[in-house]
Amino acid sequence: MSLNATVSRVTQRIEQRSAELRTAYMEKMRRAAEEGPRRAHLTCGNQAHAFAAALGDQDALAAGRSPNLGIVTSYNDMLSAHQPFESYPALIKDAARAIGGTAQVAGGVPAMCDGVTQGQVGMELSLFSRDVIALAAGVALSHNVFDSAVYLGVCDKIVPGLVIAAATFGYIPGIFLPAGPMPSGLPNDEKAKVRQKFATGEVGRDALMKAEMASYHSPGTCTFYGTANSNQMLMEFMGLHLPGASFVNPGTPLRDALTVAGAERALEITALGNDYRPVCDVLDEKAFVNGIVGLMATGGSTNLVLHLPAMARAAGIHLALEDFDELSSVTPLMAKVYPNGLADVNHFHAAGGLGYMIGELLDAGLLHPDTKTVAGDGLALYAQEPKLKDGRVVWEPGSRETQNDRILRPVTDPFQPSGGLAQMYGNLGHGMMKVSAVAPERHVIEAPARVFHDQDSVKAAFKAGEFSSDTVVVVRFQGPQANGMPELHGLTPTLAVLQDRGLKVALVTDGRMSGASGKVPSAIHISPEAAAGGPLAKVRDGDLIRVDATNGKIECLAPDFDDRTPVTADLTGNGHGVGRELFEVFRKNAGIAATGAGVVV
Ligand SMILES: O=C(O)C(=O)C[C@H](O)[C@H](O)COP(=O)(O)O
Ligand code: SF4
Repeated sequence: MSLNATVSRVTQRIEQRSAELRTAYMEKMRRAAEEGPRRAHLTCGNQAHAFAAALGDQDALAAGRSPNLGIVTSYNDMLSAHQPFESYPALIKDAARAIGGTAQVAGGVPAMCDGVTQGQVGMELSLFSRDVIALAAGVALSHNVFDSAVYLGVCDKIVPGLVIAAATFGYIPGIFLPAGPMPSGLPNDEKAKVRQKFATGEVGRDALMKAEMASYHSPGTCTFYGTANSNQMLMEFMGLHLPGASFVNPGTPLRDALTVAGAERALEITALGNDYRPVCDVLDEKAFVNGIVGLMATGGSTNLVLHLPAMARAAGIHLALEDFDELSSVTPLMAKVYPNGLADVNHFHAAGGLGYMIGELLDAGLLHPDTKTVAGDGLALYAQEPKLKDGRVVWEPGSRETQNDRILRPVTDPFQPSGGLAQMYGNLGHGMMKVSAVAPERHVIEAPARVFHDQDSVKAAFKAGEFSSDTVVVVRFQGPQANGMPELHGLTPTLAVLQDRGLKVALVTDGRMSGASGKVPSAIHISPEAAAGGPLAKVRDGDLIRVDATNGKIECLAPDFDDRTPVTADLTGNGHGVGRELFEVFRKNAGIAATGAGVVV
């Protein structure tokens, strides 16, 4: 099937829009690559410092003839998804030595667990942590002794931050190594029901704690299709993982074999070999378009609409929201994974997973087939799946039939004809909604506004029984400049209870939601934000608000709305506590949500 006309047109528009930035970026990468192997430019003293602790590898490193692999790791015990990385460096070093190379941990990057900080003050550092991760990875790679790198990261801001760094150091090859999802526990929808019962007082904290720990119960990525697992999808559609690496559970022989294979492949594709694959060649316009198609086809996280523009700019590419809109309009929703459905990513993987989807979308002409990936040339490689043979990974053709059509469907018979994310525009600015997780009859909500300046006030109003009729809950001053644009996912149980009571409810905010948020229609990322004088700051209690994801509109219907003066809020309280003091420079310099709310890119 020839390439879809819209996919082709959007790609050409991105290439034209990015021509100047991309040309300058690629020239920088070419010059850096021309300088040759990194270590050759360091003094003996520099090198001796770099190799001093590398007992057993010092001679090989000093000889400079074999490739040296930099490991950038986001290991910590806070994220269940990153805890498995504790054992990776030793595995990678042994794999490197076994093929005549070397590997060193270049440095670590911070990783915030949005589940630990959800609803807490710490969440106000979350989005900015993406850029901190890019900076920290830059510090690691600036030692300049590496011929390629492996990036150990999975979760929400970590993969985007690492991709920003990998693109900045795009003259060296890079492979992303995942940890894989934890085995399935208490189903996500059952956990959500217990939360709603806790919100109404039907169950106590002990029952809630039991449900939460039955859902999040061991090392590995949480099993809902949120931002972390959307990142994994992205790494396959964009060719930065090995094929089928995303959803193999941690602590299994295949998982370890994939880590070894990733290290070996990273050492094969350096400039010292004959298959040089620098990140700058992998992360081109076609790769980003393929990533956006994957986001829409899987009903992925709204957070990637923030992260992808920032990641792309680091690679010299300008993405615009219209690109997301138009690719969504031609991309069928093929997967139903929580919060879009009842299945989790383990079930999705068993039903055929990403390999099945990539094969289907390639055959339908909805993906660029001719991309350069870390595994080789052509995205068709990612329609394969990894198998374990004699302790090594071999790739075999993936399933070309869905194994469960309640989870995964063919392009010809999708769950929805278009993608999972809808953009909205109007006198309230620009926003978006994850329509794949919201019942179609709730894609258009018109109701009077109740205006709040923080999520706890919404919960207090709920507890006081103040919500007794259809309501659009406006939570403003939650944008990047106000308080770092936290996720307001903690409101989901409260608003879901109101919805289940039969009320028409919607959330409108300049903040974010989690990729795990669903069910309640939420118009998020409203830009420009209230703290920058954006139109949300003009909304008053009682104003009629229309949220229309079907026609892409977000409006306040108050007749005098345009003539109003935006209100301001005292945001000084956001400047201290739980490290917020350190992030004033981020709040002052953050870009707008529509371009990724970046600080470093
Ligand atoms: O996918 C994302 O964007 C997320 O941020 C997921 C968060 O980690 C949630 O907070 C975890 O889900 P809950 O246990 O419902 O809080
Ligand atoms: S998926 Fe979210 S909650 Fe789970 S480990 Fe990652 S950041 Fe934490």
